[in-house]
Parts: sequence; C-alpha cells; structure tokens
Amino acid sequence: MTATALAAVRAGRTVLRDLDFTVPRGRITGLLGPSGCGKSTLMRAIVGTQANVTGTLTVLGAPAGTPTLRERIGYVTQAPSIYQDLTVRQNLNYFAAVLHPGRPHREARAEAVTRAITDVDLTSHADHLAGRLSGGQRSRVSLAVALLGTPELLVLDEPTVGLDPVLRRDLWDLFHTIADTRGTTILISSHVMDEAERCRHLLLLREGTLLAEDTPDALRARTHTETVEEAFLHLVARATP
Ligand SMILES: Nc1ncnc2c1ncn2[C@@H]1O[C@H](COP(=O)(O)OP(=O)(O)OP(=O)(O)O)[C@@H](O)[C@H]1O
Repeated sequence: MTATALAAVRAGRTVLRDLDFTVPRGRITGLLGPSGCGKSTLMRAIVGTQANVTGTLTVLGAPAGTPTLRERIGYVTQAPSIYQDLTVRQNLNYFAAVLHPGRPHREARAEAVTRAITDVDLTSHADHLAGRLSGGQRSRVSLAVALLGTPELLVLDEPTVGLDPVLRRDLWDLFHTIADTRGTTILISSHVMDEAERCRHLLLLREGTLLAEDTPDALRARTHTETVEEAFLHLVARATP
C-alpha cells in the first residue's frame, strides 16, 4: 500500500494532511498516535469509506475504494459490529451468508465459519450468545468475521483497547500467526505506544500529519531512546517550534 500527498477533510477541517507512506505486504504495520490524530479517518480512507480524500492511495495494487477491493480487505471498526442476541456461530453464519449467499455455497460457508472460529480460538464458545462474552472474546468474534473472506489485507481499528494485558498479548500472538502463516498484510491502530514494539513497521501520526515511518528498532536507534514511546515524545518535541 502506498500513499502520496494524502489528505482528508471532515466537516470543513483538514484532519489528514500531506501523508506519504508505504505499508509493506505480509507484515504487521502499526498506526500509532494520540486520540483524535486521525487514525480512524486514515483507516476509513484505506478501506474506501471516507469522503473528501485527496492525493493518491493505492491499496493491493488498486486505487482505494475500487469495488473489487472490498472482498480482499477485512475491516474491524472500533465499535463492536456483531449481534449480541446471536451466538458466535450464528453471527458468523449470518456474515458468511452475506458474503457468499445461496445454497451452492452452503458447504464452503460452513467450512469458512468453522475455520474462522478456530482461528480466533473460540471453538469452546461457538454456541454462546455474543452478548454474554467478555470484551476480549467479543473482539475475537469481530476479528473472526473479518477473517471469513480470507482477506489479503486486515485493517484493525484499536482492536486491543480496554483489554487486560493477557488478552492483549493473546490477540497480538494471533495477529502475528495470521501474518506469518498466511502472508496477510495487517494494519493495526493503537494509541498505546507499547503496542508499537510488537509491530514490524510503524507509522506515527500526530494531528493529522506523519511524524515518522520506520521500524521500531530504527526509530529507537535514530532518536537514541529506549522505547517507541520515548522516540515519539522526542519527535514531538523536535517538531514543536
Ligand atoms: N464524523 C465526523 N465529522 C467531523 N469530524 C470528525 C468526525 N469524526 C472524527 N472527526 C474529527 O476528525 C479528527 C480525526 O478523528 P479520528 O477518529 O480519525 O481520530 P483517531 O486518531 O482515530 O481517534 P481515536 O483514537 O480517539 O479513535 C478528529 O479531530 C475528529 O474530531
């Protein structure tokens, strides 16, 4: 994925400006920055749902928003997008039917559902109501929905927000497994800087502009800091006159 001179305007205000970056394929890229800096807007631009975007944005070789990209991208928004009054399997059956409707696809659908439930390690909860699951389990159901179409690109908007450290670690292990075993490109946003250490590539965003694009190691090395959080603060201080 590459962006050149990417900008976005929301309600008359420029919320992304002059972004140039590359997201490498088959790896985990972290989109990090404080609340309100434009992470969700950028993700919406990438999946093609954001209005008033200018510049060039190429996703999986096609301009962002191209209809054929829809089934090649899995997108998990911040707000839970699953039905609380359905079980985990019923939720997935429903979304699988939207993706591949019709009787001829029935077997493939059932297989895809079972695989997605296994992928996110929820087999033992498959028949539990989504509304009775913990926050972390619900996040995993949303992720399973996104995995149904075997996407080449997964866009995950703050998937670990509000989760305890153990669940966060488990989810990150899952993201790495998905990237490593399937070559899926993953873009994950977070405002928690320590999550940056788990990414292969980083985009640091602040007030709609890109503060840095680098690997965590290179970022720490060139700012002479120990953590990405310190590196971020160092770069903010340098950028503020
Ligand atoms: N529906 C909207 N209409 C107008 N402006 C909006 C809308 N949603 C967000 N914004 C503005 O766009 C800017 C970027 O918001 P965005 O949601 O992309 O940030 P974010 O980094 O994802 O924040 P958070 O981490 O809190 O979700 C903010 O200044 C916000 O006020």
